Amino acid sequence: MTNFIQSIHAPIRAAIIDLDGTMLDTLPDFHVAINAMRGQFGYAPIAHEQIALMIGKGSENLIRAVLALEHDATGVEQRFDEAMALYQRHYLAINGDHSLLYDGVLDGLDAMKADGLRLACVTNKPIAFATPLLAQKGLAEYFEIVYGGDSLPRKKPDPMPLLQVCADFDLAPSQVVAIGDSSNDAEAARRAGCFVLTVPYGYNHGQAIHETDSDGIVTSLVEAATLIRSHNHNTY
Ligand SMILES: O=C(O)COP(=O)(O)O
Ligand SMILES: [Mg+2]
Repeated sequence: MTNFIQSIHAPIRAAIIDLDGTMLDTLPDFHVAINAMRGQFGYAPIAHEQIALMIGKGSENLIRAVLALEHDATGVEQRFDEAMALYQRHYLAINGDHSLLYDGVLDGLDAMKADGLRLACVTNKPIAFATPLLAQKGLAEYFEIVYGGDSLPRKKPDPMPLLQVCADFDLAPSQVVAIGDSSNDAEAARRAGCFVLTVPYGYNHGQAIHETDSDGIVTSLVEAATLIRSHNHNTY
């Protein structure tokens, strides 16, 4: 964290912010939709804690992980299309109903905006889920760009969506910070050459966030905004 503040790099001009586990606690929505899908297959419901371990690498990965609780690899592939279609229908029917903003999200975004940062949201959530969810939660207006997990050929932890945002904003990756809750976000940022800050309250595949390589752990987006401001005061 000290390095981040004292870095002599160029100022940060933009932040790329993750959605699930960083701005919104969407686990309850995943829980309802996954268990509705499982019910239609005649499988017993699974717990929040189990689903939390499977979130972060997009819907395809989630559905395969859920099916793998009952099936081998061949069985998973046989049921994948039907399970995905059911899951998407159930998720869209309740999208956002059970999800809550984390503390400090709106204040943090306001502070970043006030400091002149350009903002993008990069999520592995399908864009058809992400767009209405951001609107419903009053987040859409903050972001000039939103990329979902299916917006580009590759998703996080591939650096492609982050590099695309840098290109869209005409900024070097070293002028951009990614903020996320998982090793997925950190790896994408590292590979892109962006700074990365992590939050400890989301879903990190069951791993402590301290085990993830980042430029700092922030307890909220307000703290992220403060840290970015400090970094920019120490750069030239
Ligand atoms: O849908 C997911 O798998 C997680 O999405 P995220 O990239 O917003 O954390
Ligand atoms: Mg996330």
